[in-house]
Amino acid sequence: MKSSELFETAKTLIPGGVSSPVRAIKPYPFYTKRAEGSKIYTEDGDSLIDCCMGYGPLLLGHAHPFVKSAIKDQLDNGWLFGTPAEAEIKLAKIVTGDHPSMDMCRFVSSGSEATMAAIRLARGYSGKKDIIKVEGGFHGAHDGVLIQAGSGATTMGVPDSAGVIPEIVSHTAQVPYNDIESLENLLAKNNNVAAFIIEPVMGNIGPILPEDGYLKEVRKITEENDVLLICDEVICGYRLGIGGAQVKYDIKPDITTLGKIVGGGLPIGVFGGRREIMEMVAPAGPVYQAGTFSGNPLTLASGIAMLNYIHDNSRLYERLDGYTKIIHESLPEKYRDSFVRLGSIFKLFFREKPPKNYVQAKESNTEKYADFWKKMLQSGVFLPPSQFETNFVSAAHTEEDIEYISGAYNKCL
Ligand SMILES: Cc1ncc(COP(=O)(O)O)c(C=O)c1O
Ligand SMILES: NCC(=O)CCC(=O)O
Repeated sequence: MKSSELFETAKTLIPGGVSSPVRAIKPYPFYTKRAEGSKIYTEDGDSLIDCCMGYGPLLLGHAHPFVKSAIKDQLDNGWLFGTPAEAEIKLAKIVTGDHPSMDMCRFVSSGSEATMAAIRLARGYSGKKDIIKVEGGFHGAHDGVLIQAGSGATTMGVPDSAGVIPEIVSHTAQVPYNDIESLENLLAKNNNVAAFIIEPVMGNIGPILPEDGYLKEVRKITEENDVLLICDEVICGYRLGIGGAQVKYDIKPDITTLGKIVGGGLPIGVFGGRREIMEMVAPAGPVYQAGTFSGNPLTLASGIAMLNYIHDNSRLYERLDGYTKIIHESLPEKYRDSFVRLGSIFKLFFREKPPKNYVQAKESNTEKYADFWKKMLQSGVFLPPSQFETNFVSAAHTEEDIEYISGAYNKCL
């Protein structure tokens, strides 16, 4: 069946016809039949070079043979035990080994679950009630962080969701990204702050990079004010390199959240940190956290394969950085200044300069982006449909793909 027909039926069964709002492309989304390497093959018979990559997890591309083989091997041994399995120790060893700030970690099934648990843990550990987040930061779709939230919430115009009780978000304060003074001022007025949660490199209002020294200042100020620092590295983790943003920018958060790449493409979330904090988590301590599918064997197998592959082929990060450099340098000159890239992440903003924060990101011309996005799709390149989502390249992209993507940017701009 064609995508348009599938969507007509989907709308009668699933709200908005989609399982996540970011997929709601107008007039209808294309339906994917199969995906392999850098390509998506649609129900309409099209083949597309994918720069969305499952919104980030697919660092090695779709259906990577090494990860696939690990998943297949696990399938033969069962895919849900409801008991501990050795694989979770193996994955925990890799993840904690790669992040000097993490002595221990716990596996959950999504990034949302990870940040929800991390915030509860920060409150349980500190005995304080409030949290601070960054305007436009997206930490998943749970109540305490759905305030000026990025990603689909901003794209759809619902950054403050209906159904979230005001009393809950009254405990969530906000500061602009790249603005130390606002953070200092807020902390000077409030000594009931349990944690500051931040995407070290903003990824859900398009990529926005930290200004020089910003993250180190954030670490210093939070420490001085006895506020836990939660680095939400759901996108950055293993995307910016092994150890994510915290290793790249040399900061040591108290708690880290991970997801996406760590599961090799299967559902995962991770939260971890210093031993004394993590030992507050049930059953070791009084902060309750649980999940039927947490640490499920299929995800563990896929995650271990993914991370082992990355360790054995860590030069892939240089190759991917080279890819986004090629795309950047091949742009028509007038667009080069508003193109942001860091390693394998990139985005062209439809404004004069790269934004520094949420207010500036929202000044981008989203109508122009939508028009450009459509032309790119017609040219055979699938970018995330929103100005406010990050584009990704993967290790499965070939030099020919990158040449093609660069050509398409030039043609469509
Ligand atoms: C920084 C960040 N945190 C948390 C999440 C939530 O992760 P998930 O979609 O796996 O629940 C996302 C992405 O969706 C994210 O980008
Ligand atoms: N950057 C936002 C996401 O990755 C979330 C995807 C989704 O909500 O489907």
